[in-house]
Amino acid sequence: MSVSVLGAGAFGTALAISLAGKGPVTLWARDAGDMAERRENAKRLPGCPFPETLSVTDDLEAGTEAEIILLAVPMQKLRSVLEEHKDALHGKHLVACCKGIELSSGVGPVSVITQTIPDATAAILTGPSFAADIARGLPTALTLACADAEAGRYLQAALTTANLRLYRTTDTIGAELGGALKNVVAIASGAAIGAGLGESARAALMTRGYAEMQRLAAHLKSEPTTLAGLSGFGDLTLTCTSEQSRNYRLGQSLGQGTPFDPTTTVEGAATARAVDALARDAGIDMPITRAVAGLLDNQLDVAGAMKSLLTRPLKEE
Ligand SMILES: NC(=O)C1=CN([C@@H]2O[C@H](COP(=O)(O)OP(=O)(O)OC[C@H]3O[C@@H](n4cnc5c(N)ncnc54)[C@H](O)[C@@H]3O)[C@@H](O)[C@H]2O)C=CC1
Ligand SMILES: O=C(CO)COP(=O)(O)O
Repeated sequence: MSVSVLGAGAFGTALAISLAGKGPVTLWARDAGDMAERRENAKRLPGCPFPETLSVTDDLEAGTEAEIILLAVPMQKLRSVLEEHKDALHGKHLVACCKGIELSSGVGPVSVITQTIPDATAAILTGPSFAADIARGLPTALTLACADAEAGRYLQAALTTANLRLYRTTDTIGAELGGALKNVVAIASGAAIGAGLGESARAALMTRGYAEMQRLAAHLKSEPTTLAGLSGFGDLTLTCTSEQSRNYRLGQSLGQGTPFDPTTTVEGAATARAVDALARDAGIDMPITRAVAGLLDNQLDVAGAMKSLLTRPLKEE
């Protein structure tokens, strides 16, 4: 079994470092030169040296020779990357490592893979993990979701490392939704803390955010247990409570009214807009997602967003 990682951001680099502990791994990057020379991704993951078994390349042929290819590019770039490199990716095991819902289509990464490369085996690796933790070999547990149960077992064994323990499921929709939606709730949580609304408000947002996640997951017929696992509840907990999260930090800066670097990868921003549109179309009540989309589009400030949530008709839990 051979593995390569396509996309050398923080997460792709961290996964490549972790997997290189088991055997040779190729990391494909558009700008491999500096990393190959320094043996470190100084821009995205500084302080994490590459093991000898990790090779970095910008040669697409070398980067796509492997049987298993991890796709670690941002969600909104996934379709164009797959379209561009379609010929090299046919028939492979393609594992999405991104979190989000595509703005243009309203679907998640596994569907984007199956739509663009139908003869590939599509899977997703998702759950609570910061790239730096994985790269440093700290203990981490993630969900590997693949609709093909046999392929899922194969990928689970291939991608588990000494410190990275994978659980598997065939519920790709549930796994995609957990990873995508928790980022939206993390923006809301960061905004509440940033605006000084307190930790009780954050707990309320996390819990009611989770209720929204469950409603959409039920509508899309995913298994309720998936959302209760690492890819849903697990990642929601991590992302809503840590300043290591970029989604949480974007929320904080919205709450504080301070600037935020627009070049940062913050998956929850596009996902909030995509899911708000999806929920409106499907008639699903997702008020926190709507409030986050309103905040991001400057239609609401944090006080207005909170008011929109608190003044809704009282209901059963
Ligand atoms: N950083 C983290 O701790 C974690 C990130 N993720 C997910 O991983 C995904 C990627 O995030 P990060 O690696 O953190 O982002 P990042 O901002 O560190 O890196 C994104 C990378 O994608 C590359 N890229 C963008 N467009 C490309 C294209 N057309 N062709 C080739 N490469 C392209 C960029 O050059 C950059 O290296 C996101 O969906 C994120 O939610 C998941 C778990 C943890
Ligand atoms: O997905 C993550 C943790 O599981 C990383 O979170 P951010 O993308 O918000 O940094």
